[in-house]
Amino acid sequence: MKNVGFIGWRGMVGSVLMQRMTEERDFDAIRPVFFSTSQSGQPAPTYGGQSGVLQDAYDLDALRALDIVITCQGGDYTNEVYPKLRESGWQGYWIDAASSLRMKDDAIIILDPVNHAVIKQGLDAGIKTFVGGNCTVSLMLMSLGGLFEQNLVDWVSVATYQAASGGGARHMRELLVQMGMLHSEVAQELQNPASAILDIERKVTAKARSGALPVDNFGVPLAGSLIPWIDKQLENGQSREEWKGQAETNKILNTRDVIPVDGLCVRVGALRCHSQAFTIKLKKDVALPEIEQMLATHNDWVKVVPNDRELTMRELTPAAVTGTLTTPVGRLRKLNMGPEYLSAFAVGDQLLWGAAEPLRRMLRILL
Ligand SMILES: NC(=O)C1=CN([C@@H]2O[C@H](COP(=O)(O)OP(=O)(O)OC[C@H]3O[C@@H](n4cnc5c(N)ncnc54)[C@H](OP(=O)(O)O)[C@@H]3O)[C@@H](O)[C@H]2O)C=CC1
Ligand SMILES: N[C@@H](CC(=O)OP(=O)(O)O)C(=O)O
Repeated sequence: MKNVGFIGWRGMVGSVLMQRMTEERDFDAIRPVFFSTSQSGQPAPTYGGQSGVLQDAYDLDALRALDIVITCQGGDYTNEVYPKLRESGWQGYWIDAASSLRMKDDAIIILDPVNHAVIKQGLDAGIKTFVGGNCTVSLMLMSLGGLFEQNLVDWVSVATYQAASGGGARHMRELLVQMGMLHSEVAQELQNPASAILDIERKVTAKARSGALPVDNFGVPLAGSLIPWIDKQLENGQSREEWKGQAETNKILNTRDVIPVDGLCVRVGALRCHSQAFTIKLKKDVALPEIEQMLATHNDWVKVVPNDRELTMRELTPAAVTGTLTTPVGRLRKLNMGPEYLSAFAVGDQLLWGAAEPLRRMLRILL
């Protein structure tokens, strides 16, 4: 059995990974070793029936004893430890949720339902570093994979509606506290059906602008609002999240000619599901039923939601999809711009396919 080290297992992404590995009985197939950057020496978790204490995540000797490292600890940890570990001659497999190593030539971005062949080729070529993709990119490819597989995509324009969880656990808490404070401000008036809605709205808006809401993580109120910027600002006017769209999509698919992907990434008050609205320019006019068929048969998790009001409202929302591995795509129709222009709307849990699931599946590939 392989010795597999887990770093970041108690964080938000790590907890989802632990939950999925337990459900799939992945621990039965490995010898897990748990690490921490802050709690070494304390009792380790009992996943896989292990006992013992947490190892120090900065202890290179302990890491060098592993066949495989899986880290959900974040980019700072990767930047500090990975180069030293490799320089020390360690030849094990490194599986990472952070973005730091994604675009390195000797790393592969993992999303095996979409790029199993690329992963396989990489393994055969001796690649030892495998990195989970950006959540919006992975979720787009899980939903639209059928079109890319058939080489039908000329370009994609996207507008995202990204959940608070993408920022991390503290962002989710901040959003919920903001929501609660706004509600408390008008709770009395809401009890009274006769109170004027515009008075209620004015009080809520005044509260949001008062500076009283906690904004340490988002910088501005998100509850009752949105933020049309995610991640750093780049010289060309894109946000870094927007830049990842094209860069990572093409790396995942290992395209010969770059498929342009660009758009606007927006933070909204959803908890852990990212949604995306796409305008897709197809390389040729393909009938809608054929498109639906290609999408639906691409992988076991995508689900085509017919372009019907009731079904869309029931099945194509963050509230419906959260906590599931399904990556539904709907609102499929040809746009007024012409028969080669397709609209689509996709929703996916950004902690599952957007973060943890590709990592545990990569581990399975290595076992
Ligand atoms: N959030 C997301 O949507 C995505 C995140 N990622 C990547 O994963 C990394 C980790 O993200 P995320 O899981 O959200 O980060 P968290 O902040 O939830 O966890 C990161 C680490 O913080 C430490 N920690 C300190 N206090 C606590 C506490 N009270 N509860 C749990 N952990 C605590 C733990 O490390 P220790 O035990 O060593 O103290 C933990 O592993 C990100 O930096 C990013 O690189 C990738 C894709 C999506
Ligand atoms: N940036 C994403 C989360 C994510 O997956 O980021 P990264 O590409 O650093 O893994 C968000 O905020 O919604």
